[in-house]
Amino acid sequence: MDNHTNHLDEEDNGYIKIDRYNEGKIAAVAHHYKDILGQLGEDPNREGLIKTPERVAKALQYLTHGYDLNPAEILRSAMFKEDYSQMVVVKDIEVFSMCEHHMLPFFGKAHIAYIPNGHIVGLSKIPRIVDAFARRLQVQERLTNEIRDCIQDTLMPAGVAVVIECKHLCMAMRGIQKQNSVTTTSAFTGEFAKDKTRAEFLRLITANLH
Ligand SMILES: Nc1nc2c(ncn2[C@@H]2O[C@H](COP(=O)(O)OP(=O)(O)OP(=O)(O)O)[C@@H](O)[C@H]2O)c(=O)[nH]1
Ligand SMILES: [Zn+2]
Repeated sequence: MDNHTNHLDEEDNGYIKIDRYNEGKIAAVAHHYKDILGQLGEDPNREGLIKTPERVAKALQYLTHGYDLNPAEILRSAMFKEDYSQMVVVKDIEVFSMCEHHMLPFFGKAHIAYIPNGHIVGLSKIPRIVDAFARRLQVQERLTNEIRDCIQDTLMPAGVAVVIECKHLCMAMRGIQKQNSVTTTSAFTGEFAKDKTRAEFLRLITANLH
């Protein structure tokens, strides 16, 4: 966090106000993008492109704003002592991230479960930490492990399960150009090492209960 403290205003509970842009950084990134437009054979001064470098800079800052979030702090801000020890599953959480190799989007869904061990967490905090890790330059495997580790190390539940399924635009609109391939990654701790517990989680995320 230290090298980002000037980036955006931080609040006490790990959140930042993402509507406030760091003007110095936006100007610097925009300057490079004006150059890039020229390198791509465009006229950066034509009407439609005048504001494009600044728009791209703001978009990129938004798409990577996870660097300015503290996911563990987000979880800690809503942990409650509770005597509930059944699996809690939050499924179909939208994921939007950017692959670190091509800086192209990958997107899909995350399904997350934990088994409480004295504490539960505010439900909205699970998708919040997904965003905090996804809104960075990522690979899907690391994203999966970071979410698992954050929940395990902060909430210290009896087990955590994370399954993420995503389409990668770097595989769809360029390169191998496969439009329909979906990549699934998973990470488990504790109780989810047991076949029976893991099977229940997989059944719950594939069941059509609603
Ligand atoms: N494991 C993993 N690989 C990813 C992810 N996102 C993109 N990639 C891959 O990163 C790899 C980078 O490989 P390189 O050979 O260096 O890059 P490239 O020449 O652009 O490769 P192609 O995409 O095959 O054209 C590619 O195989 C991508 O499909 C991810 O989240 N996880
Ligand atoms: Zn890629």
